[in-house]
Amino acid sequence: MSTETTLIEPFSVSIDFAESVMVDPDNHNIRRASTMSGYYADDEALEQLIDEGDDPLHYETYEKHVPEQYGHLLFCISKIQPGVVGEEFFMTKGHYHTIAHTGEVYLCLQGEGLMLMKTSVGEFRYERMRRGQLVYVPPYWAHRSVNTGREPLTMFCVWPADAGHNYGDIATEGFPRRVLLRDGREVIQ
Ligand SMILES: O=P(O)(O)OC[C@H]1O[C@H](O)[C@H](O)[C@@H](O)[C@@H]1O
Ligand SMILES: [Fe+2]
Repeated sequence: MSTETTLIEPFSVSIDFAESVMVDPDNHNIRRASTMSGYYADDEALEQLIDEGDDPLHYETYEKHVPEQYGHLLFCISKIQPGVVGEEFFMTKGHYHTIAHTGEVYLCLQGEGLMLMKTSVGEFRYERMRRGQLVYVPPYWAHRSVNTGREPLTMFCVWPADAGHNYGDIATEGFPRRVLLRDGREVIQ
């Protein structure tokens, strides 16, 4: 592991709380429904959403560039659209960090949802997110956010800049539990 940490100039960023967006990001990453192939239980429902909805926006992130090195911090605004695929609420793919012993902080700015967390040996936990709630994701826990509300779920996230993303077993095994809308109610199954 390199421990070189580049000296850069301080800077500041505006966040528009009304719109829950970063005003002048370096990266605006968009994930459309088609990038979620294989992540939901109901593949057919996802295909239908892609075809009928013209591959709609699923979630997006706004980031500033900082060196991806030990000592620096990456941060972003992450915004997940409301909706369901079949009966499963819209969610992120979820990831471990490549450097597994790194954590992350998520502060919910808007909407409501759940942060699902699991370890590589199958432990599972979740925390609720609503405006003003901060979730601490400790090192070693994979994390996936789920929008269980009717408006976008928006979060501000901070994590070590050298941590990296590891989708590992999530692409094949998913998380131990899924979050569903059944008879108008949230079910964690
Ligand atoms: O990469 P995913 O698991 O799909 O999650 C999407 C994004 O969610 C959050 O905003 C994290 O801070 C990002 O690091 C991550 O890329
Ligand atoms: Fe992360």
